[in-house]
Amino acid sequence: LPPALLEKVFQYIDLHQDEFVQTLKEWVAIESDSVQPVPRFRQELFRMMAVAADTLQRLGARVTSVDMGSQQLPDGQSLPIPPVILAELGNDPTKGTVCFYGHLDVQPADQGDGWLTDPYVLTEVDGKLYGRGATDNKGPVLAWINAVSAFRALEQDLPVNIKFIIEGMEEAGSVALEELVEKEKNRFFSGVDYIVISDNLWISQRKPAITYGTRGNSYFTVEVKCRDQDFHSGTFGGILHEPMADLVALLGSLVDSSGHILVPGIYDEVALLTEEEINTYKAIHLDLEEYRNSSRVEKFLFDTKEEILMHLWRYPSLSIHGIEGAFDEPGAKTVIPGQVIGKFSIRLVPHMNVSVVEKQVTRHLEDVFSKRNSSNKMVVSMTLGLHPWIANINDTQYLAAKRAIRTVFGTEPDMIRDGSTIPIAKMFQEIVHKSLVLIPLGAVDDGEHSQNEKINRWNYIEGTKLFAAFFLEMAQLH
Ligand SMILES: NCCCC(=O)N[C@@H](Cc1c[nH]cn1)C(=O)O
Ligand SMILES: [Zn+2]
Ligand SMILES: [Zn+2]
Repeated sequence: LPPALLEKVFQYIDLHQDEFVQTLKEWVAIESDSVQPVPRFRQELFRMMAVAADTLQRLGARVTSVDMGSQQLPDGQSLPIPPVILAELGNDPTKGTVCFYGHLDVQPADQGDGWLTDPYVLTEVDGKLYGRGATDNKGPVLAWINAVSAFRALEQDLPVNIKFIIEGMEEAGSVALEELVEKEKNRFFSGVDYIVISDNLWISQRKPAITYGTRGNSYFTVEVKCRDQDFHSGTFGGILHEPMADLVALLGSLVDSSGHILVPGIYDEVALLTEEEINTYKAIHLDLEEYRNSSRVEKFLFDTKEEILMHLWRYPSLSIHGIEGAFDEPGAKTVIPGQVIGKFSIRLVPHMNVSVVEKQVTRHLEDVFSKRNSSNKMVVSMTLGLHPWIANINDTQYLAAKRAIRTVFGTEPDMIRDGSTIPIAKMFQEIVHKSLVLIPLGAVDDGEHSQNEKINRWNYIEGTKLFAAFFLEMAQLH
């Protein structure tokens, strides 16, 4: 490494940190909510993408804003999809090319829901920068841009060619992104050597991490219908096969009280556990008591760190999310819902297969339902099938990320997986066939999707340095 150059870059980042925070403040102020399908937020999303495109252009990047067409909503309306930004900085054939994926849309946020500050006004309290999107994902996207801008401002050649793919619909399921990745496979992505995503968190407040796997997700609805109108339970209670009773039995048949999934065959393809793998969980520092207390949970299903990590990362889990059509208001309404839809999902792990899981779940629910001799109609649908992703941690960029973390934080990273799903990870692996690494910047308590989301100033600024050091390491190792 050229330590003198890195030293200069780090100094630049320290000196300009207030400007970096100010830009984050300007980006957080844009209410780029992709989840609520209303014209006002769509306009904000378009504004967000235009601001980002302009920032990248001013850095000297060649920027294309790809028109993504429109989104059909269930009520028949349609809304425009914000453009995806494809940007390129440098195309020196002697250098490696690293592509960064990020998103600039955010989850909904309303101050009335328990935010202590206005979610769209980045507010610093004790080194914590509170605001919607601060950690998910505007802060990390800006950290990458800040790192590039430091090299630019110091008139230093970028150590690697850089590409960006930045979208505005991630929180709504990355609408139409897969088609774009497929279309650009032999164009934009053809010169890419490595892909980096920074859209998850460490499992600690202070210790950095590298993520090498995520779970997938199969999302199901199970509809039970008697008729398309509710009943009075005094007039019909006692003579009906009640849809809600059927549905509760169906949902109750899915998982036992120890978290074991009861769908026959579901564990058949789960990767076998080796001693070597157990050791990777042992190496991770996780204070279970602190984790439990900060989660405000009385007791988890498992008592050891290793079991907890394995059940979050390398075993499937089944969660029941809700029931459409159920009476869920305060008060004592004496209703029998005529039609209900249960929603649940299974987090998938290597080597489970989405279509096999779909068949197993459907067969199981049909079995349970037929034993009830109900006259109602049941329809099972898998509405989302997202594959799990796992990487080879011996790839060059894992080594580069580890070395960069040592330089900036003076420690070894936790090598972690993520229990949630980053759909684009598997898409990149399957479609683009390039090595992908997840380098999270945010701390475990950042509260993505939650009230009072934040990124620590320290994580944001040291994260910017981490990306700068990563560019140099990649240049050396490529
Ligand atoms: N830490 C990154 C989390 C990203 C995230 O929340 N992803 C969603 C994606 C998804 C899965 N099923 C439906 N959407 C998640 O719930 O894992
Ligand atoms: Zn995100
Ligand atoms: Zn998110």
